[in-house]
Amino acid sequence: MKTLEVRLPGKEYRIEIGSGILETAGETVRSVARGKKAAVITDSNVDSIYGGRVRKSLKEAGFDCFTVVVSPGEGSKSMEVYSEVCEKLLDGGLTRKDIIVALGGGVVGDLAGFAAATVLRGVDFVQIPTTLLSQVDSSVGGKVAVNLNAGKNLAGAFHQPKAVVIDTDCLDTLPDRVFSDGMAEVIKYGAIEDADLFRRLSALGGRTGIMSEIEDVVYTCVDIKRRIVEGDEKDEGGRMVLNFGHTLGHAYEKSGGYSRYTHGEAVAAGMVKIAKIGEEIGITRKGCSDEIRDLIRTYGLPDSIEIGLEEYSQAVGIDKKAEGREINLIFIEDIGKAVIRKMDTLRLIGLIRGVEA
Ligand SMILES: NC(=O)c1ccc[n+]([C@@H]2O[C@H](COP(=O)([O-])OP(=O)(O)OC[C@H]3O[C@@H](n4cnc5c(N)ncnc54)[C@H](O)[C@@H]3O)[C@@H](O)[C@H]2O)c1
Ligand SMILES: O=C(O)C(=O)C[C@@H](O)[C@H](O)[C@H](O)COP(=O)(O)O
Ligand SMILES: [Zn+2]
Repeated sequence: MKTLEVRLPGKEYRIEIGSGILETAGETVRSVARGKKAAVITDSNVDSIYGGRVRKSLKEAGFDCFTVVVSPGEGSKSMEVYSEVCEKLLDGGLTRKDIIVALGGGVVGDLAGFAAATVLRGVDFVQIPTTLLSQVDSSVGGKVAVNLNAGKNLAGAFHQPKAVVIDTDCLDTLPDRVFSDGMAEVIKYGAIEDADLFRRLSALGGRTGIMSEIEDVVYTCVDIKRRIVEGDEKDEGGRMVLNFGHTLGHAYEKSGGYSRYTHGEAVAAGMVKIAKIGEEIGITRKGCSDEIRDLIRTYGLPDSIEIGLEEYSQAVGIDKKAEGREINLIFIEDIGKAVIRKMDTLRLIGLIRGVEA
């Protein structure tokens, strides 16, 4: 097992990465819990495969536990489901000293984390991520949220978990499409921060290759995120680089009603487009967008998604990185080197039109 420590003053936590560590998750939760009760929040797919194992481990560690199950999919990241989850947590007798366990992918982690941040004005939670995307990205860093009609992740909080338990064996049961989603964020880390990782992903060539080095790939990504989050927990500066491809990606997700394209697919197409724009205006080395596109294709992700300029405009307007008429955009200068640049939103829309022409 590999471990990492997120050092945020007063909110430090440990991340465990290993094979088969779901079996001892209860002990890890016990080591950070203050109360006797644990509420597991999960979705029905994950519950049927891993729920029993996690509950057994929690019970062996002395917890009195109950489970709140939501429907799988992005639709559960909504105010309606959030409200139902909070009611069920209270029906189950959750008190402020108890702990929530988020067992599932990024949807469950974001939803359960937002419930943890707000129910009873905040209770502790532990992340047990079961998708590649949630293992390399969403379980770490404390961004928790649900979507609003206006856009993606627009009601949320920063609420750090007390621990993260990453059992890479969970990846064996992922459908290919869900595995690919996670690869979009893995490729993002290479593109923004780690050219060696980017080249390694290219050499590994697909799911089988990645799985042969999975502990190390997950560790590398989580370590990058840990470092960035430690430098800027609340997304006021350096953390924004983790949003590479996301401004346009969130527009694609919204335009598809949060069901046509997954987060990973939308981010993949968003990274290619913003890299092309970067090349157009001389920020990004020519050729980077082709390199990202090739890697994205290798991992079965779409390299472009077509939507209207009006849809881009709406999404850009409500982006959390916007400041008045300007938006902070994440570009890369080269593979492995991200930069943040302010741009007038109208100019961005003009550039999107330009690269599409
Ligand atoms: N908070 C953050 O920092 C952050 C970072 C990146 C993405 N996200 C969010 O994460 C969400 C996407 O997460 P995701 O890609 O994990 O999708 P997801 O949570 O919807 O999971 C995808 C599917 O895989 C199933 N599943 C989960 N684990 C499984 C397993 N081990 N075996 C078989 N099936 C399994 C789920 O039931 C679901 O049907 C988006 O809402 C995105 O906005 C958040
Ligand atoms: O942790 C971060 O910071 C990220 O930006 C990670 C992203 O991969 C993730 O999709 C995040 O939820 C996006 O956040 P948002 O602030 O753009 O909603
Ligand atoms: Zn993301």
